[in-house]
Amino acid sequence: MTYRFSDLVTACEGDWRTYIEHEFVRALGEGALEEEAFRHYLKQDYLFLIHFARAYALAAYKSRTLEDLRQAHEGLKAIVDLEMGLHVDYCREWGISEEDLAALPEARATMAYTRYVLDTGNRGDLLDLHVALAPCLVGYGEIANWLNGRPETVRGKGNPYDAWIAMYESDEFQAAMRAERDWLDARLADVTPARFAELTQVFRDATRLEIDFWQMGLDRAD
Ligand SMILES: Cc1ncc(CO)c(N)n1
Repeated sequence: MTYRFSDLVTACEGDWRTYIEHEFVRALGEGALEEEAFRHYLKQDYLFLIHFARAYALAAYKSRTLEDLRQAHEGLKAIVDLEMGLHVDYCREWGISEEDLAALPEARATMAYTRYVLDTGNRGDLLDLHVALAPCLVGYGEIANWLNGRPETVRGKGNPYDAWIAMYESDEFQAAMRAERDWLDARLADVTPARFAELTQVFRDATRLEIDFWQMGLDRAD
């Protein structure tokens, strides 16, 4: 038996679909999401991205080979150069200044998810860490594609969140997503069933924390 990334998704199908097709995502795609919910999400995502960049740096630190180091670097670049740059501009358009961002209190859902990933990476090995990171990079790429395949999704000027979808459907982000999936496919191919069960638990927990992150936005929870 050899495993692939898609086996993790199949093993967690219910949680994965709840994450990808969350009410927050649907409303965003339809342009119907409440602006305050989006603003809350956007601010917390800034804090999230800072910790996720640290997690990719941890992946770099834990790498034994140049190939693994390159993959960690790809993830770090996708966050720091691509997402973060756009994020700060995007926040400004939504009336959130860099001073606001610097002074933000961290919501519990943000703390829970980011610290879970960092702890999983510290406790485990490089594969544990990449599996904990996968719902983020792979999930958001899939969300953009799912939204684009949905007739209810509104694109262009009719949707105030169009730029958000554009970010995650972009060639750069989609390429980073595919590289992460390929890396995981290669590493999962020779794990034992017992190890796969451990990794499934990590993937499921990270996916559940992504669900909570959307819900935190909808509820404006702190
Ligand atoms: C919560 C969350 N998950 C995934 C991504 C994609 O990097 C993001 N920006 N925020």
